Amino acid sequence: MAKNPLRVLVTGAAGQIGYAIVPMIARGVMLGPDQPVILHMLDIEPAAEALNGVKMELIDAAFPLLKGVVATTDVVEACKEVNVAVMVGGFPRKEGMERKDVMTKNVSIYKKQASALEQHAAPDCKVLVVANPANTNALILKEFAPSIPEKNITCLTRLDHNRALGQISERLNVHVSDVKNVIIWGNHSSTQYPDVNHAKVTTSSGEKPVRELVADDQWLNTEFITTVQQRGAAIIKARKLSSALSAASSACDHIRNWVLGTPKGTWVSMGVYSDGSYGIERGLIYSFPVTCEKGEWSIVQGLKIDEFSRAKMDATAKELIEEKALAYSCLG
Ligand SMILES: NC(=O)C1=CN([C@@H]2O[C@H](COP(=O)(O)OP(=O)(O)OC[C@H]3O[C@@H](n4cnc5c(N)ncnc54)[C@H](O)[C@@H]3O)[C@@H](O)[C@H]2O)C=CC1
Ligand SMILES: O=C([O-])CC(=O)C(=O)O
Repeated sequence: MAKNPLRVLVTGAAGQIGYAIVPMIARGVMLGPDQPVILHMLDIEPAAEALNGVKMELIDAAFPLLKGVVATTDVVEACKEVNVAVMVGGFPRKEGMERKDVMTKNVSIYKKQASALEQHAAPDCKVLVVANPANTNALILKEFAPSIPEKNITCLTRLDHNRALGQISERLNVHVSDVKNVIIWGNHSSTQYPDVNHAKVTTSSGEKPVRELVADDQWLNTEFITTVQQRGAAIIKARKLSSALSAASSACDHIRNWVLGTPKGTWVSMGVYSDGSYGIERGLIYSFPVTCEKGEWSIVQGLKIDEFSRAKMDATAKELIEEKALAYSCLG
């Protein structure tokens, strides 16, 4: 029997990531090839005409799974009964800026949109915050939408996770789908810690640790980490615009794994509400390794953390604590 359509909200839908992600959602990349969708697209008044242009293109593309399109500048109409909310709306950073430099503009958006989601979205709506500073925007959204379960509010660090897989695959000259279980700890910022200590590569003679195959701890502990941490900035420098194709694709990966599950033996990185696991202060939105089953994520427990990792995990937690204070000072 055909499934009922799910309503997917994309805020900032007239922007770059919006333009890349809506066709992916309409093609089933986010929720599966048998899941019909109704797209809700929100943007602000100055972008209303462009948003309508995106709606026209969605109609013209005649996607079989797309059962309806709502294109609006009204946040209440946009949030109505949505099952999934991908929060992209906001301002991207430019060359030379850190992601927290867009804090003032963006956190106030997330405070406002929190109540619209709380009041109008489906009760079990899954929320993914993409706009920067992603962890702190998600935290503000969570704190100003207290009735949305904390398990339902996440932020995107899957792009960093995928970047780390990509770097290992390039280095070892293996296919990216044969690399798994890297971890992004912490903030989606230049303090994030991409950790390969538990990562594996599938080879013709079984799974092998990434550290053993790379056999260059110096590279793994320095250049690999900074390349992943700085990849967003490198894309901005090259494109003069921030990552959009890869951000859209990773956002689809995040929601697909959350809703449909992670493959057995594989984890992914998600920015989630910390329950104190690995000694990370409760109540931060922090990126952890997670597995997903039946629409719920769980933090992977029991991984051995060495001194090098501990220091890096704590440094990125410290930045999140500072960002939280800064966000509240911006909100006044
Ligand atoms: N977490 C991650 O991995 C990544 C996050 N980002 C972030 O995603 C965000 C969007 O990036 P782009 O699409 O490149 O930017 P963009 O500027 O092309 O699009 C953003 C859209 O948001 C709209 N917008 C602004 N205020 C809004 C509001 N109150 N409600 C609804 N829409 C609103 C703008 O009109 C614009 O159309 C930025 O904050 C960027 O830094 C970008 C790449 C990766
Ligand atoms: O770097 C930026 O500002 C955009 C972003 O978050 C990323 O590409 O990771």
